[in-house]
Amino acid sequence: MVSMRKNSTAFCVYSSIGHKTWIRGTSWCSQRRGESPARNGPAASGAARATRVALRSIQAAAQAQIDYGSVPDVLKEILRRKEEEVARLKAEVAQAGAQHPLQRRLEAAADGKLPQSRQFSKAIRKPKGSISVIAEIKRRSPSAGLIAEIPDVRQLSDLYYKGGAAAISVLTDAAFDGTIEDLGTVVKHQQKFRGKFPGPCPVLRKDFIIDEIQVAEAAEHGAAAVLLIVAALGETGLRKLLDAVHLHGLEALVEIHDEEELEIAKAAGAEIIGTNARDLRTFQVDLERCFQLIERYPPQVVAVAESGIKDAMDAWRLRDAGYSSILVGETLIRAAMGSKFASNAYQSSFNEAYGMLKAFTSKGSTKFGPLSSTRIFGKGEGAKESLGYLEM
Ligand SMILES: O=P(O)(O)OC[C@@H](O)[C@@H](O)c1c[nH]c2ccccc12
Repeated sequence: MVSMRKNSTAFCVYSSIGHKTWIRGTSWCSQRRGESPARNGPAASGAARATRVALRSIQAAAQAQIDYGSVPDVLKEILRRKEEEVARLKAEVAQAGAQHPLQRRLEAAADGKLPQSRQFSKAIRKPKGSISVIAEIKRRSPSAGLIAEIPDVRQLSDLYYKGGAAAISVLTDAAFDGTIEDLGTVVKHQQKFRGKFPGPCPVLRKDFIIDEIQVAEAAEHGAAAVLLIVAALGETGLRKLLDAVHLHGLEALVEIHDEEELEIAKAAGAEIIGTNARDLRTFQVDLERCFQLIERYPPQVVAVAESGIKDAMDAWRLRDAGYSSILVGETLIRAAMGSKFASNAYQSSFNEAYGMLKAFTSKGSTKFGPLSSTRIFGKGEGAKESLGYLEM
């Protein structure tokens, strides 16, 4: 909770955990005041709380219609916490030595013993004129707060598979209420589609990767790919981690947000590049960025558009602009989990997300505008009949 009070010269924003932020015109500063009561779970560290506070400040700024240009850098807060997490994981592995599965994996990777998988890029690459969906499992969004609890990630991953998602992205970071166990659960559950067509969805670890140990952890839990964020890594960091990703037999979705970052990704030899429409420093979304940056993509790269995709019209416009794939989180989660009128926990609400996935990948034309929007797909009784699913 954030409460706001106004005095004669400035707004004062109080977060429920003792942070105070003064907003004067468009400039503001944040101040931490002691520690808040501990919470259980992975999000309980002081740094995780600091991230939440920075994020709440952004939400407060949105309510107060404040210039986002001056908000604190959320990405930096998250990366500070990541460094702590990585240090903890490394200490744990060092202590256990050769017994630890990650230690064994690190050694096998160093010896060049791990086979290279192309599952992820194979699944999401599409010829011109069609588009694939990487459907995301995300409980919380920094800009929107809680999206949905998602008590059972297996059920949601079934829906994504049945709706025709090419791959699944699992947020494993604490600020998004995700865990590495969520990823392992989804990977295992998807194995039930082995031998079917299509086979199990390859799974992307969506996190803030800054060290090889996190890549090893992703591989250990069965991920096919990891996200590497250029804004977090810079050129040297990106090159180093791309090498690590390949040594561990995985692929990388390299995320960029502007031309400079795209140049870095290209020069480092990234094979899958995602333009994130959301600025990770401020969490503002501008889908137009995706349309501008695709012009500068090299032709052989798998092009992914990430964030802020709301309906089939967005998907089709991105497809027509040349994207191979779209990464969609919030829109699908709300459609899947959001219905108050669901007769049971999943039934009717799941139809809407299922219909959306079908609509995103259908050959709809942008010319027919809102008439062809997702809203007429996947809603109500008729949806099931008109969008019957053929199992082969
Ligand atoms: O929920 P959305 O707006 O559809 O966005 C999904 C995905 O692009 C977003 O979760 C994301 C893209 N890059 C990230 C990096 C870290 C955390 C999250 C992300």
